[in-house]
Amino acid sequence: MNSATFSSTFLRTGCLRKDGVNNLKADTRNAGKVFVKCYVNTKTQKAEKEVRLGVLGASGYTGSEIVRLLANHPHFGITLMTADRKAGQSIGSVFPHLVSQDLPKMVAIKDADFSDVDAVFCCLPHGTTQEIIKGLPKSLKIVDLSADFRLRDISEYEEWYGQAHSAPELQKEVVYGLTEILREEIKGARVVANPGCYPTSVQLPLVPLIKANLIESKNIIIDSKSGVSGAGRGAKEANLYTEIAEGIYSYGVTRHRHVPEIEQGLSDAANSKVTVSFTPHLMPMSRGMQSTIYVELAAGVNFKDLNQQLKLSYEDEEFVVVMEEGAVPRTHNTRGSNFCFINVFPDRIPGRAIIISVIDNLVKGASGQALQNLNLMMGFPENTGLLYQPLFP
Ligand SMILES: NC(=O)C1=CN([C@@H]2O[C@H](COP(=O)(O)OP(=O)(O)OC[C@H]3O[C@@H](n4cnc5c(N)ncnc54)[C@H](OP(=O)(O)O)[C@@H]3O)[C@@H](O)[C@H]2O)C=CC1
Ligand SMILES: CC(=O)N[C@@H](CCC(=O)OP(=O)(O)O)C(=O)O
Repeated sequence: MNSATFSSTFLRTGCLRKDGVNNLKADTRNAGKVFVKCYVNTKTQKAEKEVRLGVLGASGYTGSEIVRLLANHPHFGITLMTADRKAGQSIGSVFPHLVSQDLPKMVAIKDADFSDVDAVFCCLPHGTTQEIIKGLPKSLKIVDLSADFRLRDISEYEEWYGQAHSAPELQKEVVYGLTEILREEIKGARVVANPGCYPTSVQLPLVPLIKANLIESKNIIIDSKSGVSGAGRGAKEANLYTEIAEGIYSYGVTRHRHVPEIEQGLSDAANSKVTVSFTPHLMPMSRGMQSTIYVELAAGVNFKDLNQQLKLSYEDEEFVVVMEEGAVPRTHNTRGSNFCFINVFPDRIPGRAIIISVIDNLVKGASGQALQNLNLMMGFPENTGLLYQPLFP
């Protein structure tokens, strides 16, 4: 067997320091932890690895992004993949860029055998997901990328998603997966609801500022922009090249279903009800997301206090980069990576500030954060398999 032996303690290679310089220093959060040795077959990511994974919805954008990221994961191997219309096909026939991976064929969920699976990434449309997850064996750890379990209040789910929730009991045991904010809770969770892409880009900058009482929790205005992959791979008229190219458009104006998710996270941070104005826009790019957030400073606070607080909150975080004064975050900074870049600017209007936050919607906004969470749930360093540098140009 073409195998190599690794000790995961030594797998941390080339993380991005806050000043943008590569470094090889050990992950201090995991210092002293002893990891078992594992065997990695360089030709396949199947059974030789310690944790056997199912990817439900592998024929979609977030599912295939998980498969791409897992190619470099030393502990996780895929033993099950599902598809709906594309059931019966190989990953390489659906996604030729993944053809070099030796993986099982995708099967329909009704034919899926979970006996060879320890954990599942659920990359299915919301609505469908709750029906499927509630029937899965209780022994499985689950990271759900859909919106089905993100809202704690079932009536809010019904209001915004237009259907009754069919697994309210399971919802009670779910932990919301905003990794940097809820790390300790995620470590002990069996089921994690991975955040939406817009809510990730908004909560990462705002939660520490609200917790530190540096901004008014009223009067928050969020203008967000997304690449088209955010809408999934399914064919839709609105996402045709002719509809998207050479223009931008706002959608979900006044009523996008990420509003309650954003407000839930910000209200938790404030310990009181926070409401926001939020408008998303679709941009003619395949991936990437920017949120430009307009806030009112609390009395006596300067925009530099915001920058300092964010630097303090994220100084030990690998994937959140608070930029130096004046540097403007761009979606190009994060493409293909798990990073979130943030910066704060003084508004021309006294007492106000502008915050810019960028992520790759498919990585930190979906599959990368999902992998970060499963790493924690399985007891591995959370950056395992995620040390991809952003792709530029
Ligand atoms: N795209 C993004 O940036 C983000 C997406 N999400 C969420 O992640 C989830 C997946 O999104 P994404 O990958 O973009 O979506 P896609 O539309 O690209 O993929 C959906 C996947 O689910 C399968 N599927 C569809 N309907 C059914 C069904 N009834 N039963 C079983 N399988 C089904 C599809 O199979 P097939 O193709 O074979 O029909 C496909 O594999 C969604 O809930 C989405 O909201 C969250 C954050 C960001
Ligand atoms: C561009 C685009 O259409 N984006 C999606 C959000 C993607 C995401 O995070 O969605 P979930 O909450 O469904 O998981 C939307 O606005 O519905």
